[in-house]
Amino acid sequence: MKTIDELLAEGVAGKRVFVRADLNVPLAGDTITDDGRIRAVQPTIKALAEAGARVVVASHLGRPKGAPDPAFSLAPAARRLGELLGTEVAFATDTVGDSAKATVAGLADGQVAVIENLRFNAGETSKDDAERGAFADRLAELADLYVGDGFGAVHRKHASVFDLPARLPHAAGYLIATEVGVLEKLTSDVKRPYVVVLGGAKVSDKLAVIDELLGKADRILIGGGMAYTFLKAKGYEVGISLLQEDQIPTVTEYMERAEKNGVELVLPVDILASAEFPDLKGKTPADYITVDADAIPSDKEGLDIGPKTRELYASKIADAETVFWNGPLGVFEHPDYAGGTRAIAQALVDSSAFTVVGGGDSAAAVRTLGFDENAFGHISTGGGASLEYLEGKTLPGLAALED
Ligand SMILES: Nc1ncnc2c1ncn2[C@@H]1O[C@H](COP(=O)(O)OP(=O)(O)O)[C@@H](O)[C@H]1O
Ligand SMILES: O=C(OP(=O)(O)O)[C@H](O)COP(=O)(O)O
Repeated sequence: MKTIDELLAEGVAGKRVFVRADLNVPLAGDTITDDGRIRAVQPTIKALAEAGARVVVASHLGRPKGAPDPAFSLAPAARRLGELLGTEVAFATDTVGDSAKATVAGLADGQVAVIENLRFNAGETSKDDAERGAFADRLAELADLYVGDGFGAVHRKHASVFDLPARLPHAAGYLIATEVGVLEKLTSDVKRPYVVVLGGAKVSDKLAVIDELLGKADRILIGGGMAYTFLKAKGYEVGISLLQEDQIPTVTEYMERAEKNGVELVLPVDILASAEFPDLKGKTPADYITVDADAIPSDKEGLDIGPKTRELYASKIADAETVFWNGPLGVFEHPDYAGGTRAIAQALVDSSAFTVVGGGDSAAAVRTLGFDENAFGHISTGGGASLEYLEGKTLPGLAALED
């Protein structure tokens, strides 16, 4: 894989360089609640601009449905990028249309532009190679060189991640190099006990990862939205909690295999449950009850792990040598459901293990709950990406950067 330093040494002055970043930041309206992903790609953008490149930054944000949707505009991220760089950052209101072409054509050497959300175009995420390729062709018209630095999206076989680098001379940015360097350590010489904590809301993506982790981890602690498919598989009532019904046979097999392989697969023993999803804007106090995991009322949903589970999970982390954590344990965006996530973050900080936290929301949670980033071994910008890397999978966005 060519590094950005090699690309810089070859000379980028006057060249249009497409930087595929992951600026998928959490937003409340148009306010960015955590800018970690924008800060993480700074070194690459800065180095290219300082070397006289015309930098075209592209990213997805959220999961719009292949058409423009103002709720998912990258405009706030572009503004924040400008503040961080301390320079003006141009913004194109489309991705490959007239605005993008004019904005890129208007860049002087050393200037930076952000183009609108890649996922406003159906070709970006299409499963059809030709449709993705056609969109990649249009993206390729905007640039001379490609730098992949959106680590959080390297597990996606999307046009800007996978097809575009095949069309342009390419290199890996500083963020990807750092992320891969740290995660490599977790695949080659992992120190045991190796504990993996899994939570979050992208349940179907993450359940698949457990298959591989059952052969690698010593303990897997389950929380967040993914816990309820396991609890349901044990025959418990889960009310209106997040549930991946079609995955019940799979997780049943996971539980059996864990038992056979001597892997501790640990499930919540108590839950904070409510009849309604909390008010994340006004943050009005939530109305919830604490129940044992086998006693969730049928009209309620689980929104955080309870106090007994927090203690149990902390004890399972205390003697670990390595901990990988992806996915908040509850709806941490509301203070009444942040306790489980806070307890796990604290357990990582208190342990002497090498700790890696991965995922856009997990990293945001750690910072917004007031933890010092330096108290963790590594905070990865990618959740799904880091999990799939640890699984040993070939990630499309990394494979595409190979020479
Ligand atoms: N029990 C739950 N029910 C619904 N959503 C949950 C639950 N627990 C956590 N979440 C949500 O999961 C989201 C983060 O999930 P995900 O995107 O998978 O994590 P990451 O970005 O760290 O990989 C958060 O917005 C959080 O509110
Ligand atoms: O937020 C992201 O992943 P993550 O939640 O697994 O960290 C990335 O930006 C990828 O987004 P996607 O899961 O909508 O493809």
